[in-house]
Amino acid sequence: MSTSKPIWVIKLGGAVLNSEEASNALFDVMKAQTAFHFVVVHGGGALVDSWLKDAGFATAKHQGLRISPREQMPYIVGALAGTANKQLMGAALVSGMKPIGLSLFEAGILVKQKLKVLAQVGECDGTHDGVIPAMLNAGFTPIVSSIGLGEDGSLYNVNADEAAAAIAAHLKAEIIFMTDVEAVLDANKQPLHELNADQIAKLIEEEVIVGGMEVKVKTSLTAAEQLRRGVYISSWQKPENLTALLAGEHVGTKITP
Ligand SMILES: Nc1ncnc2c1ncn2[C@@H]1O[C@H](COP(=O)(O)OP(=O)(O)O)[C@@H](O)[C@H]1O
Ligand SMILES: CC(=O)N[C@@H](CCC(=O)OP(=O)(O)O)C(=O)O
Repeated sequence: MSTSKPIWVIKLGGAVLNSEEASNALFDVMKAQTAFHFVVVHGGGALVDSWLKDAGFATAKHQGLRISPREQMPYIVGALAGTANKQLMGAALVSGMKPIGLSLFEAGILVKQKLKVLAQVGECDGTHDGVIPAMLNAGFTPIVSSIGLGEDGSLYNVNADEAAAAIAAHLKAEIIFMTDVEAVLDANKQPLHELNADQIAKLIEEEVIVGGMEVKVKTSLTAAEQLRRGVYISSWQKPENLTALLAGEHVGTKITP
C-alpha cells in the first residue's frame, strides 16, 4: 500500500522522556509539517536502567546492546512498549495528533535472536506488510517501540536505532536520528559536521565513539548507504533542529555513504 505523502522516520532517544517540554515541542513541529507523514520510533534505555535497578537486577551492555536475560524481559517490555510508548502518545495527543502505539511486529518488522550471549536481544530479520501505511492514510501517527516478536512468539529487545533503520528501509522512508547530544563529538569534544565509513571505523577503533553512539553511527551509515545520501544525527533538545532537517539544512552530524 502506498501513502499520499513522503514518510519520515524520526528516531527519538529515550532521554526525551524526561523532558515534557521537548517532546511536546517536537510533536508540535510534526503537526505543523503537513507535507509529510511521520513515524516516530523511540528508545527508552535510561527508563529500562531505572526499572531494572528498582527491581534489583544488574544490567550490562555489550557493544552498546543491553544483555537481556529472559527474566528481565517483563521489565524491559513494560518500560519500552508500555510506559515510554504511552507517554509519547500522550505528548502527541497534546499536539493535536492522532497517535497509535505499535511494537515492531505491527510495524512490519520480524525479529530473531541476535547472539546467544545477548539472550533476548533481537535483530530485524525480514518484513511483512504491517499496518503503518494504512494507519498513515487513516490520519494516525504511528509511535513504535523497539520491542519485537520472534517466530516462536517470544519477545525480543531490539536496539531502537536498529529498529528505526529497519522500519525506514521497509517503508522506503527518510530517517533522522535525534539524540541527547548536538552532534557526534571528536576526541576534544568538538562537534563533527560530517563522517564517512573510514572516519567512523577510525573513531570507533580509537574509542572516541563508544556505547550507544557506536550503534547509532553504524546504523546511520547502513541507512545512508541504503538511501544513497547523508543521514543526520542531531539533538532533540532543540526542536527547531527538526524543522531545519526537514527543510534539508545541515544540523548536527551528517553520516555520508
Ligand atoms: N563520540 C561521541 N560523541 C557524542 N556522544 C557520544 C560519543 N561516544 C559516546 N557517546 C554517548 O552516546 C550517547 C548517545 O547514545 P545513546 O545514549 O544510545 O542515545 P539515544 O538514547 O539517544 O539513542 C551520548 O549521550 C554520549 O554519552
Ligand atoms: C538491545 C538494546 O540495547 N535495547 C535497548 C532498547 C532501548 C533503546 O535503544 O533506547 P535508546 O534509544 O534510548 O538508547 C535497551 O534496552 O536499552
